[in-house]
Amino acid sequence: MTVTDTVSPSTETAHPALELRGVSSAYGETQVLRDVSIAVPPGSVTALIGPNGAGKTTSLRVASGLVKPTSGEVLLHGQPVTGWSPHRLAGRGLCHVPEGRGVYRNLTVEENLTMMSPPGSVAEGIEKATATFPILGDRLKQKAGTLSGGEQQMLSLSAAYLRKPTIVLVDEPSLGLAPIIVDLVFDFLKTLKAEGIALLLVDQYALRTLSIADTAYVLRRGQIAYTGSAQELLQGDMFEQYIGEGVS
Ligand SMILES: Nc1ncnc2c1ncn2[C@@H]1O[C@H](COP(=O)(O)OP(=O)(O)OP(=O)(O)O)[C@@H](O)[C@H]1O
Repeated sequence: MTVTDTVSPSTETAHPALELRGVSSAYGETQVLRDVSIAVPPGSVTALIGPNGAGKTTSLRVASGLVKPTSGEVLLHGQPVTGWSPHRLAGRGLCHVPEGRGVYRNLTVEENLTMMSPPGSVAEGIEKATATFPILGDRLKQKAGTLSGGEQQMLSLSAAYLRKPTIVLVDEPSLGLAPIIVDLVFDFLKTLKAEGIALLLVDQYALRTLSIADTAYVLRRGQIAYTGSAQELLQGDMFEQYIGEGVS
């Protein structure tokens, strides 16, 4: 089969927006993922939960082309894209919002938003981002590195809107943020879902993440321990078994 950069609308809906199929991955000699399979249905939220070091970030990095799997496949809307560069995947509608604020610190807010906007729709992009996060409108001429953590996260998340993706990978968007900003971040994620964008979400707040998710995966030591409904995982026994007590 010839792999092209275009897919028909029927292909877009018939397959998962994103799929990791039997993916294994390593950093040098250290095996991190073992036979991981994750499917993100179009227009829905998929939660990836698990303890520190389980391999959640690595799974997202494999999906966005930053880490090459040692075996297994990555598919975007049913198309094999294993080994594609992050840039090429971005051009096909995949947006990765990495942990730790994916912004250019030495560029202004306006310049960051300009880079996130497709050519020809910069003004529209800036308007959309500032309508969603009004504080960014007051900071347009400020270097991104001088923003507060919450403001940087808002700027970083704006990419998920402006690049017009079909699938967004979001890694720990609430890390280090004040509760009121965490509320804003989750509201924004719900807006993305309402607009029909598929999300693969990793966040420290397991309960909150599951509450906006349709499907959930639990990763433990690089292997999938649970695949199923997010709502089922919220039930007492299941939650204790897979996630643990005292988790927020
Ligand atoms: N660049 C790297 N080089 C070597 N080992 C790495 C690298 N990045 C991550 N690891 C290791 O791979 C394992 C999985 O890390 P990963 O960041 O994917 O897990 P995680 O579930 O996202 O954890 P956390 O919640 O702590 O970010 C960990 O043992 C980590 O130390």
